[in-house]
Amino acid sequence: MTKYANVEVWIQNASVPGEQGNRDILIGGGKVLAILSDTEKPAASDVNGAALKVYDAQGKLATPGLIDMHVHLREPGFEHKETIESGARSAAQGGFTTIACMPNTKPVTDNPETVKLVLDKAKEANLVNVLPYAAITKNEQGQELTDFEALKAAGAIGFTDDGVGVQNAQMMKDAMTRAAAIDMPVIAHCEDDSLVKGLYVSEGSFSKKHGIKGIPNESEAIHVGRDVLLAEATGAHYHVCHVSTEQSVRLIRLAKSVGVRVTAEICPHHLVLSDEDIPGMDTNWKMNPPLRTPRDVAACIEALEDGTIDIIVTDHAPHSAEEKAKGMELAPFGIVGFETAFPLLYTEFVKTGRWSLDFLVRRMTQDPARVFGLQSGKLEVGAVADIAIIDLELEKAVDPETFATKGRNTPFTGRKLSGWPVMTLVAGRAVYGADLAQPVNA
Ligand SMILES: NC(=O)N[C@@H](CC(=O)O)C(=O)O
Ligand SMILES: [Zn+2]
Ligand SMILES: [Zn+2]
Repeated sequence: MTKYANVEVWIQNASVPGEQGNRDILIGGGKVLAILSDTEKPAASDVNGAALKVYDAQGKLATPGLIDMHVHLREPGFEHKETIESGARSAAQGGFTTIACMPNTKPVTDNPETVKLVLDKAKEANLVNVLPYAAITKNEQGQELTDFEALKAAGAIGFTDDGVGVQNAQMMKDAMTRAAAIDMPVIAHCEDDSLVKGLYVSEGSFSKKHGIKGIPNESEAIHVGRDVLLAEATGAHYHVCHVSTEQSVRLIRLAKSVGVRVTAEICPHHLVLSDEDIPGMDTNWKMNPPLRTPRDVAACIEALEDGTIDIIVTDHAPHSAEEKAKGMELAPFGIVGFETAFPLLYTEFVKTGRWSLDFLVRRMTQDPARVFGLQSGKLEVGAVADIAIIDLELEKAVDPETFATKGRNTPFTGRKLSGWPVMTLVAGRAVYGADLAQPVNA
């Protein structure tokens, strides 16, 4: 029997997506040292380590740590909504090990100092990997490009004005040209301001029923159409934020078919909910983009399945209870997402038999890593031990009071879901569910 030395964590009897039987996972020095099948299972005396901890997963799922490339951590400036520490804790509780945070903070992350501040706070929190985006334009005002080179040097991983669309086509073209020159992606919140002024739900049965004007689908798709043409012209890697309409899907599919460097993301809520589910004037159902029609939802699901949409992101967007209490018209857009994302999609798409578990996991790990050129997203020998352990059998109702995020703004309260993360490891260290791993008294 092989001897394993310097092991720090021994996860026993975990199932892994796409494989039969259980595996033991040995972790040391922050990396995966071995993944052993039932027939290769080591004896206790074969595994050594000064601080060895053991966790018997009893058949629970071990996946590569989930990756979320679109989140709002609110720091600096809006610490009452979330801090980098509370957001990172919430991410860990949701099974995420790497998250990419949006620059719509105060100040906006449009300068190297703020990029550095985000990285420093993330290091201090010492929970999950935090990758900062920087703004495309100064203060996200769409008027003047930021210093892309300096922002990249400071550690930004891409450029986006998320929260608002870049309204001017020449500005977007200049941004893509400059981003392409330094091999950085442009990530776009697609929204034409002239079509959405003051509106807060989509054009559909809800808006009709309540006699209000709704946000039309083309407000999103017009930007997608414009931007795929600009990506073709500039050669930039263009990534579409939170796709929500049939029309956007059609344009992305066409652009991909002719070789444009475009990738796209979708949020769990746009896969699971439509405007017909909105119970009434409840601001926990107000988010941007708004919930669209069932026809859009169906088109988006198909697009994720056929690869037109590459990845799943949460767009975790915490707001305070006071802000969300301002009523449908005045409350800010956004819902929290870290802690419900996996259970929601597992329950709605895997348990129902529509997707394989492997497919869901890929769209939340390997695919985001591929799209953004990250090293993580794989569970294999030699890889960094970013791992989520998920209890697929555990069923419970969503209770915002159990959330680690400061946000309570979710439309999923009370919904019965299965597939809850129970332990999350970042570079082999448990950042959630640490108490489950027991020290071995040699
Ligand atoms: N998605 C939202 O509804 N809100 C986001 C902004 C955004 O992602 O566009 C926020 O910052 O609150
Ligand atoms: Zn956005
Ligand atoms: Zn966002």
